[in-house]
Amino acid sequence: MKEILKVNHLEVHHMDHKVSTNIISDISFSLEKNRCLGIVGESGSGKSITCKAILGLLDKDFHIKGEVIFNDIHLLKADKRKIRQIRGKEISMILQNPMTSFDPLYPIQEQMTETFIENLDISKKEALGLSLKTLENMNILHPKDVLKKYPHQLSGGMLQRVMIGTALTLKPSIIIADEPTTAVDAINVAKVMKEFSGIKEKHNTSMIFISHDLGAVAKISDDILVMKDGKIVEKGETQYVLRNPRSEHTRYLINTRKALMDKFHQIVG
Ligand SMILES: Nc1ncnc2c1ncn2[C@@H]1O[C@H](COP(=O)(O)OP(=O)(O)OP(=O)(O)O)[C@@H](O)[C@H]1O
Repeated sequence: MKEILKVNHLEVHHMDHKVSTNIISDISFSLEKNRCLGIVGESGSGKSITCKAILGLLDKDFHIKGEVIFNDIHLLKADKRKIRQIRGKEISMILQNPMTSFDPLYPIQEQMTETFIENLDISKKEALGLSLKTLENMNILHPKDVLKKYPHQLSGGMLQRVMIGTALTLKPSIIIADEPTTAVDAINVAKVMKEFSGIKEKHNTSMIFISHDLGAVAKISDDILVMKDGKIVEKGETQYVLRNPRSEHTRYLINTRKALMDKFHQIVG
């Protein structure tokens, strides 16, 4: 199968007043075309930093070593303009908190049309039509009204679905979703997760899905990477790894999840 993204020996150090702290140690993995790679690990294990390093989103206090290759382009060596182009159109990132991804001062419509005009080189009228179509495709009710709303007038779940829809309309080769249900209320988590499952089935998109929730990663990913303390402790096909965990930490995550579910079933009855 063809690799669309390859990460070789990635290392990240954080520099603070000449004191260097190792955050990511020598990690290597690849994302196959049209597959979903789940990255799971506890808080602080280095999931977000890994993805931000790949996309050149870390500030200059972070020193990055290694290779990141997307479609034969060395991302860590590419110039800023090229990286920005790739980030907009080729690799879309869906962040933990959609509220911080939207500008509170502008209605959704303006933010969506601006994104489409910038990345798809289309007219304002076309961008407006595409914004409406995007919300319709996401089965969002009253899309015309939603477009006129400001971010604070929509729920976290709704904003996250707007963000997923916007990312999909750009038809990126890769979507990176970093804990996309963190700011979503419980009722909407299932809806947002359904959208992510749909991406795999309906779109020609490869995906990296980051979560501390092994259950969510198990549901959605084809391949899995388990992280602990900035290192990969296990990787492989999700179903295989979950049935035959080799690393003690993977076993710990599976058992913790199982204990949580048992407790839940005990309470619910
Ligand atoms: N801006 C920063 N400056 C210094 N260290 C940082 C910074 N951001 C993250 N770190 C450190 O890098 C390590 C990895 O953090 P990271 O955010 O990647 O973890 P994570 O697995 O994504 O956790 P979470 O699920 O909580 O987002 C942590 O030890 C964290 O303290």
